[in-house]
Amino acid sequence: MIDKKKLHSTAAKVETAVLVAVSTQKQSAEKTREYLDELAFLATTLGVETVRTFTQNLERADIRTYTGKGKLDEIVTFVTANPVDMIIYDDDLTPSQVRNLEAVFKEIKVIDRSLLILDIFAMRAQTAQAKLQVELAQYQYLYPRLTRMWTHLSRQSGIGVGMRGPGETELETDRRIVKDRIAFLKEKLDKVDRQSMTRRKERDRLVRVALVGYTNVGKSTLMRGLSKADVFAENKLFATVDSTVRKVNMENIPFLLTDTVGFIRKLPTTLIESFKSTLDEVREADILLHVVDIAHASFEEHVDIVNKTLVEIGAADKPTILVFNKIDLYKPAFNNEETEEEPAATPDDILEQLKNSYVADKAEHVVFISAEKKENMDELKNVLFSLVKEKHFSIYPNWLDLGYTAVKSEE
Ligand SMILES: Nc1nc2c(ncn2[C@@H]2O[C@H](COP(=O)(O)OP(=O)(O)OP(=O)(O)O)[C@@H](O)[C@H]2O)c(=O)[nH]1
Ligand SMILES: [Mg+2]
Repeated sequence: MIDKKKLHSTAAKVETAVLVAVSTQKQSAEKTREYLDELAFLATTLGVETVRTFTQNLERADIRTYTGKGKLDEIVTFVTANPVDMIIYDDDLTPSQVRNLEAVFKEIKVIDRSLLILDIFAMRAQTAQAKLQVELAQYQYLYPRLTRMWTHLSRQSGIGVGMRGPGETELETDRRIVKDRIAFLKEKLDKVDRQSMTRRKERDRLVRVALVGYTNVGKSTLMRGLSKADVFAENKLFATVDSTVRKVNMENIPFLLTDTVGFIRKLPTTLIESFKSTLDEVREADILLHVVDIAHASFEEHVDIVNKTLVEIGAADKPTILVFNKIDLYKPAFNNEETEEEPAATPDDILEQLKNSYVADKAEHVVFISAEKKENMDELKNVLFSLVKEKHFSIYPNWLDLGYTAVKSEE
């Protein structure tokens, strides 16, 4: 049982959390640790400090309380002695798990992965369209979970994680009103979507290149490097939630470059659905720049997740340049350095192997760069430009006849 007297006001102080995950037959303990690091990073993005993590090995997550009873007691003991603002679970909880855990944790917020991501999107959304999309996703998430969780959140004062988004008055309402709100938002979004579709159609038919990739890999940094656009880049997850489109000229051939929202493991499906129109920029692109953070321990898994998400949104099978970024931070693992043995491979060998590995299967070209340190940008530009040019001339076979770049060599 939690002693409520020990819970004090959280206003104007950093919120704190404990994180909880289970390792299962499908998810190794090592993976779980990595996922918890990512979850802590997501929490940091919202200004929430992680004070402790709990993990448990189970065949599968417990259907009633996610962890088993013993681990749950352990968490309760901890949060009784060290009050925190919230417990964050690294998976999505079912409505009944939420109910059960709330009964145990009382005033401490019970947050799952989707709710955390939705909150970050709510914080980041800038345009009217992105705001509508996030709100719709929040209501769709909320609908099957209209439980005490929400009424008890709405009783707490101030803004905090799990509080942004649907306002307090809506939280007091019933399912019917939420349903009406969903219908209303869908209609409004439809209208905005139609406008942006018209806008896209009215744009010149230029070649379109979209930056895609896992969150925080350096898409916005690369966008800046390629287009001089002033886009926001930050070492936080989901720095970009809206799409930014810029017209870029390379050797007098113009094309459109789009920076868009990053992908993540278990991106809430309601978010993918609501962001369909933002992701149209990706779906309608002619060429993809798939950016990968090569210095991240799980970069191979990130590539898989991005490829799967591309299939899901109907944007797979486009000419793709796989851009391994942050090469300045990359330190390939070598054989034991203390032995006299020759290293099995040099860094160049390792990159060459990577080029030929399954990770690069879907890509036509592979380049290694540092967007931040501007390393090897020329190679990327050359590869990109050759693809852009090819596509451009397939749209405008007579481009040179129009007198744009025609430089005739002397006879
Ligand atoms: N060392 C190093 N850091 C980089 C490089 N490219 C980007 N970064 C850093 O990585 C962080 C994330 O960069 P962003 O450009 O915001 O990444 P993003 O893919 O747009 O991220 P989201 O919008 O959150 O999906 C920032 O702190 C950048 O400064 C690089 O080549 N080397
Ligand atoms: Mg970005």
